[in-house]
Amino acid sequence: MKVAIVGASGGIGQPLSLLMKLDPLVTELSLYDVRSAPGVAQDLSHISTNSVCQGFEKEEIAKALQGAHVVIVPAGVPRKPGMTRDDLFKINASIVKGIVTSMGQYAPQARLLIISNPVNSTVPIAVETLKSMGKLQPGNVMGVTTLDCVRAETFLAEYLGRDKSECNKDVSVIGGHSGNTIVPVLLNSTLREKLKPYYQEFVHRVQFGGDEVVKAKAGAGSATLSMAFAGYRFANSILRSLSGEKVSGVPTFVYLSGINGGPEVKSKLGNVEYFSLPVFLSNGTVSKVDLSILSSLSSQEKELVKDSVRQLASNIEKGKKFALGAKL
Ligand SMILES: NC(=O)c1ccc[n+]([C@@H]2O[C@H](COP(=O)([O-])OP(=O)(O)OC[C@H]3O[C@@H](n4cnc5c(N)ncnc54)[C@H](O)[C@@H]3O)[C@@H](O)[C@H]2O)c1
Ligand SMILES: O=C(O)C[C@H](O)C(=O)O
Repeated sequence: MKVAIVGASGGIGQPLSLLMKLDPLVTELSLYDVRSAPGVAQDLSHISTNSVCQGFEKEEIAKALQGAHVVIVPAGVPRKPGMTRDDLFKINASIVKGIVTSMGQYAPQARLLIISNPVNSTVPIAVETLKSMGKLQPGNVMGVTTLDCVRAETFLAEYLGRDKSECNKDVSVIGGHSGNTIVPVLLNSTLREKLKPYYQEFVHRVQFGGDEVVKAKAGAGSATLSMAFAGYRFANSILRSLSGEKVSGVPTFVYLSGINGGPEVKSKLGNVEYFSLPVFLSNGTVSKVDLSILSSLSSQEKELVKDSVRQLASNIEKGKKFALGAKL
């Protein structure tokens, strides 16, 4: 399978490209960036895994994207201390719109995995851009929220002294990808009791884990290595699904109304158009959103969901308006 990474020379792009080069499901790895991608690709091409790796830059995006099954987008600027993800909108909205327009032209069939922030707005930008080109397949557009899951698993394991590799069965994360829009959900009621003394702290760390990294990097960017791990984990789910495996339970930020919106979503989440929920994948595409997680929320989690839905509405609207031509 051909995987293209757009923004491949960056802090996330390089380690993510390395992990994709190691994945036996990838036969062709295509790296694009406005700068330096041919060098990164040359370096990776000496690794003795069977995939072919090529790099493209500047005006070569068509060659990079053509025939891609999966396009992963970590292009754009990262935060500095004191900034919110929404502060990145001014620069990243145009970058994402440009890349998605190229994708609509050269790889409209590809699964699009968006890492660029603010995810709560960049995914609506991608959906509206493809819609306006007549190229939208709603299940193909996915915002990557896996880092929130990875953090929730890590922090939960640390609070409870459990095995980190087992914690993906204990916790999931739904909602959006910024501050209070991020909602960790415990999947096992006995864990709720055990976590009680640390619950507020746990929720805060999951919601603001990105800020911990931005602060520690002190102006040198945001999470890159943990994001590359998370991006790889999510992309690998898509590749496994594309190769015929049944994959489900993987959360991603999607265009609900385009997939299985309708009365059940409305009764549980109101009118919110986008939300991260565990999904069912079929042939690498979101075939259905799994709403069952919303039926067993604790009262605290229900409150967190209400807050998330409230805040997401303006992030989504901002992305939609921009895609439809509003000035920045
Ligand atoms: N979804 C998440 O969980 C998550 C996690 C971490 C970071 N991020 C976001 O990912 C983005 C990238 O972060 P980073 O640390 O890798 O930044 P970075 O600055 O290190 O890398 C970004 C790369 O994008 C490239 N780029 C810029 N415009 C481009 C374009 N039009 N086409 C192709 N490439 C382009 C740059 O040249 C650079 O190499 C940021 O917006 C950041 O906020 C998201
Ligand atoms: O915090 C950021 O700006 C980057 C990313 O969204 C994260 O969660 O680490």
